[in-house]
Amino acid sequence: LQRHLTHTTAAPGIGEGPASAAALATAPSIAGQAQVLDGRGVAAAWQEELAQDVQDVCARGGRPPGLGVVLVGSRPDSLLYVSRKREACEKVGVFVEVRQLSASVTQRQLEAAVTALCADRRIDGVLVQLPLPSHIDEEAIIEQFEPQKDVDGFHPINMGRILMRGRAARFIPCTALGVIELLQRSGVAMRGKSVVVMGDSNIVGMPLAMLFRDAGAATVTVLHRTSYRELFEDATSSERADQRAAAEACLPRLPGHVAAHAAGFEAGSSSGTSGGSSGAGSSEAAAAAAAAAGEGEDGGGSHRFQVDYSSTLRQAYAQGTGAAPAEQQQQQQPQQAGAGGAPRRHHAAHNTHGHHGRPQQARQAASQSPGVSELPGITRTADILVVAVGYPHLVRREWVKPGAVVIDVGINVVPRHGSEQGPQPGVAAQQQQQQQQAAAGGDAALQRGQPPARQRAPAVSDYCTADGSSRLGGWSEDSAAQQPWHVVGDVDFCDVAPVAAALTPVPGGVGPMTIAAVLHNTVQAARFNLGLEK
Ligand SMILES: Nc1nc2c(c(=O)[nH]1)N[C@@H](CN(C=O)c1ccc(C(=O)N[C@@H](CCC(=O)O)C(=O)O)cc1)CN2
Repeated sequence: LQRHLTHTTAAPGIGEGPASAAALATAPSIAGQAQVLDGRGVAAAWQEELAQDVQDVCARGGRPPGLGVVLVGSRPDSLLYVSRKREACEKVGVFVEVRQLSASVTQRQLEAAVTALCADRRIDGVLVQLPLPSHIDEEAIIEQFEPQKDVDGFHPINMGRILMRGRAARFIPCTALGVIELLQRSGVAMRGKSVVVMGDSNIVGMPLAMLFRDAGAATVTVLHRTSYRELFEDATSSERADQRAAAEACLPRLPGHVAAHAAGFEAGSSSGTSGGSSGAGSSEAAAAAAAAAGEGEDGGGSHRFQVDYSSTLRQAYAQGTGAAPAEQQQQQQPQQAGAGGAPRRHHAAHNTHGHHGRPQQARQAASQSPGVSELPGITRTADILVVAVGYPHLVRREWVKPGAVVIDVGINVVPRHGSEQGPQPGVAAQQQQQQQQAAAGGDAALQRGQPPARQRAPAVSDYCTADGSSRLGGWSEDSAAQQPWHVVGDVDFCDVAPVAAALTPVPGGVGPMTIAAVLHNTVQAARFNLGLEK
């Protein structure tokens, strides 16, 4: 792990005495409120260092590091992430080649594309953007990679090295590496801590568990997906049909160029077989809509455009109006006082995820389910809690030990308060594109209402009002706040902030770190390939 961590100074840990001096100098804090772990800012600093590393590789190896990306289909989320990877590469001077293939690509065609990129002498690392359509055998694709080019670190050889204490992993999966790097750079001590990781995925939960072990955590608890499966289980098939219909109804409102534009693809510009752009109503756009409903060619797995949270919880959200009875909250969380020492009232009227009121009923519904009701008892043992479940605003303050550090890996697209419209993943992607442009300083109008970008680290008050509601159009949302949909994490940031020592926002937390980690792994791959290992 040390080999991969680029920031290993032993700063005083957050949650154990004085917080990191650097962090305190840059992050204005409200008494009793958490430090915001600013993934965007930290990733930007990391990328600057990586740009230096790229220069070094160029100077010593005679060519820049190269990344090959295979993108299958036109899922708006995948288009967006590939676009971010491409832009990050271009920014730091990494050569990047993106091959976009049709959603109907065969296994053999996809394998051929991976093989071709692996054989390209300009390319040191290759990745296939996930998820893949359900007709593709994802495992076979991953296993077909040359391990030394597997910059995602998903190949069993690379995964196995992470598992085995003392073996140096060649590549660490990017989200997991991004999380650890964010903690390190923010001065969060891991040694001796109790860590709970919600989510057992190959790409996040399991590698992270091993990385926390390597970082000296005293205990690492991984919550298996079956412990929260019920959250995703009770949508009836007719509800799924409704979701699908709602998603399909969005198609005419999805400008055909949006998804392609989001990734910077022009029709015919990519070297893949589909030519990149897909029009509204095309099979790929339909697939994206089906995916939004949790069905179709991308399979029924949970992902960010899937609006399939359980009917119980959705009903509760929809009806929810009440604050939790104070005595019940006190019983549930006797020591979890709000900022002023009094039990904090749950905000009833306003929240960012588009449901009226907030979810006392939702919590009750979840609590009635055996399994989920037991989770807060486990998550409250964590000094560091990582949530990678894919369920919007699941984790609230009663799940969090006071003074804990909370890392939110979830990315969920949910309706805004009052929005009647169905899911519009293209709009979400477009919104992110606008945010990127604004962050890059490209459009002054888009920056209106934002605090001066990057002049100071974000604080909780940038995201939440004094009464604990989310700020629409706040730090992370900028001018796209008018969109009927927005991105939230698995953690209810404003509810948790008063009890946590530090936490990540969504967007702007782990996501940007994932992108920086791709660059890190690509530079590493170039060093290996060119014999420049440090
Ligand atoms: N081959 C891979 N596929 C996928 C990976 C991966 O590591 N390798 N991870 C995710 C997607 N992903 C990178 O690929 C990724 C996800 C999210 C973000 C991000 O910056 N998110 C934003 C907010 C969300 C948004 O803008 O829509 C943020 O958190 O600020 C970057 C990369 C699955 N597939």
